[in-house]
Amino acid sequence: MKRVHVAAGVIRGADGRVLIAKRPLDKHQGGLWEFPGGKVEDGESAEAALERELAEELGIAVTRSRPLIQVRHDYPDKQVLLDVREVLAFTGEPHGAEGQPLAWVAPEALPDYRFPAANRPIITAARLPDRYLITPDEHSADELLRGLSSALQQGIRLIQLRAPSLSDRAYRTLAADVIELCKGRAEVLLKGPLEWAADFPEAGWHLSAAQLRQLAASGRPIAFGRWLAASCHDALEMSLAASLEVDFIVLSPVQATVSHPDAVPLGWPRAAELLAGFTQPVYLLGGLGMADLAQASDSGAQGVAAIRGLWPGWVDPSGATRTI
Ligand SMILES: Nc1nc2c([nH]c(=O)n2[C@H]2C[C@H](O)[C@@H](COP(=O)(O)OP(=O)(O)OP(=O)(O)O)O2)c(=O)[nH]1
Ligand SMILES: [Mg+2]
Repeated sequence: MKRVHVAAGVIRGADGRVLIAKRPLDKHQGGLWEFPGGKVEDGESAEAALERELAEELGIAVTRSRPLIQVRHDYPDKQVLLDVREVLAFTGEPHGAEGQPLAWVAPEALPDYRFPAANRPIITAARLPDRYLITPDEHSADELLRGLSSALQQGIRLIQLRAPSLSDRAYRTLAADVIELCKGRAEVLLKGPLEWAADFPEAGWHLSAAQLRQLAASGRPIAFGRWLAASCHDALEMSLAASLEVDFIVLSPVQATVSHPDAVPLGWPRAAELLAGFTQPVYLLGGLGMADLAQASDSGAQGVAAIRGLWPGWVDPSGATRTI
């Protein structure tokens, strides 16, 4: 069976809501909601196909889009490669040009709609931002909370609280303060034994590669019900993350980094190669910052994860002050 190449768009309105459409009953996966799009024609790029399909199906002209995620999925009757782009700007007023119902949906409400099975990672990608801030470990609790406040003001919406130098007790106290600060403004993922998760019902969890290996030994997906992420460094760890069905991963190190001077960098080409075979969203980490967002996206990643590179007030070694 030949894999059908499909271009689909996560179309964001000015208020952040996402446009979805209902597939006609008589089509493949009929009656389910979809991200608008359609088949890529021979010799056509995914970008051009998306522009053509969205003009046909919705009557809009896409003016700015970026690659978001690629998903290969095997249905019993059809194999698809969904080439999904995030549509950041368009002209025209979307309407169901083929009579299909449309809905503008807040990203966090997307899981309430019935989509084809291939869409799970796309929905996760649509809900996640392009930046994942990992907290620096060298600050006092007060400094850390002040820095996080600035980060929130600058639009950071996803945060991993990493503080390996703290005692368990100090980490847990700090975690409660960080969760309080970020309430309604950003998602917080904690690190540490998964048993702690019960004490922090509002937090997601970020598994270390060592935890990933331990949990994968049980051989079944973890049903967590909140964000579950994992750190990966190679193809094996990525396959463990896939088998546990974590929501997203962080792949590192892409470049040499101050925090892990001994680690051998993957480099961009190898990172892109690892991403190509992986279905869930991936943040790239290791010596990266805001300036690397476009390359991360072009390499197939959700975006960039960083400690220094996303911390407010950090100055790029090249001399350029970072702006969000
Ligand atoms: N557009 C779109 N297709 C999806 C999604 N999820 C998913 O599994 N698919 C599958 C269903 C179909 O098998 C295929 C898309 O084909 P399509 O029927 O939209 O193609 P098309 O617009 O070119 O329409 P046509 O050739 O049937 O006229 O991809 C999604 O979110 N959006
Ligand atoms: Mg279509």
